Amino acid sequence: MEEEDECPELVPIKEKPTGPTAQIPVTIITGYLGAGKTTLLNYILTEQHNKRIAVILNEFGEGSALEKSLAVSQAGELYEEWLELRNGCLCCSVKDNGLKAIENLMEKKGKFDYILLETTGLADPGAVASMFWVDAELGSDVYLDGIVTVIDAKYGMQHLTEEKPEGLINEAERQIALADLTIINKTDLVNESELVELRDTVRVDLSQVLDLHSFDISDGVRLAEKLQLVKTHKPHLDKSMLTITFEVPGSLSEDLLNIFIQNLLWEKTFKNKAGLAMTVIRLKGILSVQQKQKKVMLQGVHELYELDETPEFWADHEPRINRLVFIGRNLDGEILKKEFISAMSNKDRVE
Ligand SMILES: Nc1nc2c(ncn2[C@@H]2O[C@H](COP(=O)(O)OP(=O)(O)OP(=O)(O)O)[C@@H](O)[C@H]2O)c(=O)[nH]1
Ligand SMILES: [Zn+2]
Repeated sequence: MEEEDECPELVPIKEKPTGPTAQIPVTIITGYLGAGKTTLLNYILTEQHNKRIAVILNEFGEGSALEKSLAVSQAGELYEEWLELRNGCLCCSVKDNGLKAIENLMEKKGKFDYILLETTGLADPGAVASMFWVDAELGSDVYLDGIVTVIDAKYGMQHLTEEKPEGLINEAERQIALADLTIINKTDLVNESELVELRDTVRVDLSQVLDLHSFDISDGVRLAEKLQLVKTHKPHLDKSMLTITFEVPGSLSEDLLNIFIQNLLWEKTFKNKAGLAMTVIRLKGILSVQQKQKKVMLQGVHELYELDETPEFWADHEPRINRLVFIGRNLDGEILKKEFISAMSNKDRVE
């Protein structure tokens, strides 16, 4: 993770060109960890058969290879191309490489009708947005069409009200404040009154920037005004949030796997070296479960998790392996890996 000291200066945007030389719209899809961004992406991709849509994922931490395989296995071959923008802080990384990478992609693959950019769950979309802005001045092929924020109906409130250490922004709040459109997802997991409460809270949040909409001239100007709000550039990466990834060869029984996950997410029995309980906010994995011919995908958000068989078979001579990503607090990769390996136990291990 990088320190961020050089962030883009804001410059006014030019008018959007129209006609044959029209730029390609980019929609930023943001939202907290596990809110449902990828689910929304997949939905759009399956619904929009007649458009060429490029998808860009901003990866958080080192989990990129895994993220990639997870997303591919969800969406099959729908994705036009993959582009990895490594680094948790888009503000510092994408500014320099992001647009170049998009332009290279277009050179290689021809023009797209649309670009969807999924940010990490901890991204400040203002920083991502300003990247397109700076480049508009330089005459880029792409322009920012809007920011869509996905909100987790079950955990959104918790994310919004979380007290952050002095000086740090609340990512969930920033994501909502900067949204052109908010989508409350996972409404199946809450009751009507919880939904109403969340909806009201989100509205209050949006109203803090509502006056900006009133002097609309173009989207660009509105965005300019919005970005003024985020210009004061506080350190926005919460350093207590850690990403751990590891791989362990072999297969494990479904029962032992469930016990491991429940100890981690429900019982919180795993502690770091300082004796603090590990708290996982987001958990993903591609796993090798005994007696299963297909790869199993693990998805966890706070204490909810699911294990689903993917359509992908383990090939004949493919080594069986488990790949996991954990995002949360007080995490210790060494200890987690050790716990996972011991959960497999010798007799359950297949090399
Ligand atoms: N019950 C329920 N679960 C959902 C819904 N939408 C998504 N999920 C689940 O929520 C989990 C996270 O979904 P993703 O789409 O991967 O979330 P994301 O925001 O892309 O996650 P990150 O990129 O890791 O921050 C998955 O297990 C989904 O199946 C929904 O409407 N209802
Ligand atoms: Zn995602």
